[in-house]
Amino acid sequence: MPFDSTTLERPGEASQRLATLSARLPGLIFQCYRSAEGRICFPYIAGADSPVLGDAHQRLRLADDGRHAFDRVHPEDFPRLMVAVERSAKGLSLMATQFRLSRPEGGEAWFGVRAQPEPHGDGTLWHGVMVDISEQIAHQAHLRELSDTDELTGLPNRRKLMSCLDYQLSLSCRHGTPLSLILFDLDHFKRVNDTWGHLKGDEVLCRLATLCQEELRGEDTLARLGGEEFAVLLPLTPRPQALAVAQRLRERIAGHDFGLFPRRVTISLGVAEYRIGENREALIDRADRHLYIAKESGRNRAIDAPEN
Ligand SMILES: Nc1nc2c(ncn2[C@@H]2O[C@H](COP(=O)(O)OP(=O)(O)OP(=O)(O)O)[C@@H](O)[C@H]2O)c(=O)[nH]1
Repeated sequence: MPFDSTTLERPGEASQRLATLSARLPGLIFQCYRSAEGRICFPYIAGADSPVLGDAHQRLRLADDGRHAFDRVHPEDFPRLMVAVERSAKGLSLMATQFRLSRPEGGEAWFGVRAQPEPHGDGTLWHGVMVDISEQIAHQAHLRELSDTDELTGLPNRRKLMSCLDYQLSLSCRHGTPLSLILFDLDHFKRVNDTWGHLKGDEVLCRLATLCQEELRGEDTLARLGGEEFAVLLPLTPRPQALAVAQRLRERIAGHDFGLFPRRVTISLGVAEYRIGENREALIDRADRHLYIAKESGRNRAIDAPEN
């Protein structure tokens, strides 16, 4: 039967309809008041998300004193929420933010809130909506993970390495702590593909990734830059230690049987330590030059300076 839109206009029904709607809303609608002295209360809250709302008693309490509502906000998100509230009150601009909230029955969920402020008495009154956005947040995290990961090996890709590098460079600059980068490349990998086929080549790349990972610490980042090129970012590691790690990686690969008898798989490595103040490209360029020297001087070696 088609929906009869005239029922929307029947007098007397509007408030009943609104009550039904707000009670079944898959989220919350609310009014939040903050006085000039910072006292917060929720004069009106409605919606179907009862675990977040709490029981009738808790709602009444929020109508009087809204501070309890903030007790369950995740500590990492609390400052961001407070900044959004402050900014919205100051500029009378739409508040739009997201935060995690622990549920009374356990577990936590992400919520998105949008609320329009208006001056009210000596304070601010917001009219807002709040919905559970946990699914969207999980989906976004999954997409981010995909865009940061090399499909073949499952390692972080070039994009991810660059963002780790930027972060570690800023830490190194601020605290004066050492940071090293190793770039490495398989030797004569084209011959592996040409002799055993591309699939076997792929298998070698994956095995190599696992072997290298086993030699590194949890805080090191091993990434595939593309093709047969890899990188390792080593926080808190000066050049001599980074060179020792590079030698260990080299030995591990050269000593492993990849099933390509009589050919052995080897890698050449270039090592560079970050010099405070230089940019990312200068560090990569130095490691790359050392890798080039390692290739030119016979392969299956690690080089950390132009002269050796
Ligand atoms: N199997 C496989 N091969 C790849 C992949 N990416 C790049 N390659 C191959 O890696 C080889 C790289 O060849 P080159 O750049 O000539 O280097 P190389 O043969 O390793 O020689 P050197 O680096 O000079 O020691 C090419 O044959 C590429 O096709 C991949 O994802 N899988």
